Amino acid sequence: MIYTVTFNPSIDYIVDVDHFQTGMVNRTTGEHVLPGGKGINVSIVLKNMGHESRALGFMAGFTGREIERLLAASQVESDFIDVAEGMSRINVKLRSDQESEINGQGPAIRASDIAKLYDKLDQLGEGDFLVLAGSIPDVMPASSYEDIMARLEGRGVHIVVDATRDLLVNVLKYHPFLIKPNNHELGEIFGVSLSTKEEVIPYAKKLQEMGAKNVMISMAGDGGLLITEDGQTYASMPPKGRIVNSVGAGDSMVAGFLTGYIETADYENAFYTGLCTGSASAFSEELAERNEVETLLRSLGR
Ligand SMILES: Nc1ncnc2c1ncn2[C@@H]1O[C@H](COP(=O)(O)OP(=O)(O)OP(=O)(O)O)[C@@H](O)[C@H]1O
Ligand SMILES: O=P(O)(O)OC[C@@]1(O)O[C@H](CO)[C@@H](O)[C@@H]1O
Repeated sequence: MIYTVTFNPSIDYIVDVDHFQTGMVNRTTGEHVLPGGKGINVSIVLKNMGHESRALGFMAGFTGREIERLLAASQVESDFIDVAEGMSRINVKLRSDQESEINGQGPAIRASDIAKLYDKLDQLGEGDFLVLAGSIPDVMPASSYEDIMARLEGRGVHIVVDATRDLLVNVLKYHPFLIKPNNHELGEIFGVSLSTKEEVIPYAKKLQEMGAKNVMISMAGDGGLLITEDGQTYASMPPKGRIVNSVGAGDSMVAGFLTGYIETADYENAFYTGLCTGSASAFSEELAERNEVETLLRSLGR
């Protein structure tokens, strides 16, 4: 079974504003409400690709209930812990001349809520996949990803981590199955700026030397690359298309990778499926659908 953890799920409120101006009343020309949070996006795309998963994490209030409702409507299984105070956040994604995002803080999470999540994670075992994705809210220990990985060590769970800076570096000693920073996040870790694949590869290899089994780096419109545990490097530009909504492209890439890996146990296939799933999401209003991914794979001769 595949499990995803989203500590801080969201309602993503995506608004289009023509020529947004600060300090003025702006009116939207389009609005979309979607369930969000990185692990949740992975679960939705897995479903679209034909794979069941269970979305875990914390929710609260009317927004939390709406997230659960939206997931159920998409037939995505969820098992969130309902925390007593506050409300799940609403993240505003503003599409105008530039794309801007305002991500909320989320509800208070108590130690007893975290203990309930650990009880659920204790059920995982050999052959399960666990995706830990997104920021850790301030109300939780910054070591939460590390703590989960330490607890599950030696149980044969394939753990995928999509996180930034110290959160990512600190889990490497537990040998995650896959990590997926983008090239900017990779550069931040080492205090350098990385734009080309030639620049990225040596730093991606450093993360592997530090413990990650497989390292996939996303590079938005420049595609991405994968360094595998068996010493292969795959790199590609993305398929061609028109950008519509890039929110969740990275999460989709993770879901696409897992789909390819689970279906074929072949890293090259997993990489290209991940790449095209990221692009399929970026090229559509909502997250990628399988037929869109397959069309893009064919356009790359795959
Ligand atoms: N402009 C684009 N054109 C084509 N494909 C894209 C574009 N932007 C994203 N993608 C696809 O999606 C993948 C992931 O994108 P990106 O590198 O932006 O991830 P990310 O930074 O984790 O994104 P996010 O945090 O928004 O989910 C890319 O590797 C690429 O395959
Ligand atoms: O605040 P975080 O947890 O870092 O990111 C949350 C978020 O921006 O990530 C997803 C896209 O990847 C969105 O659905 C969601 O709003």
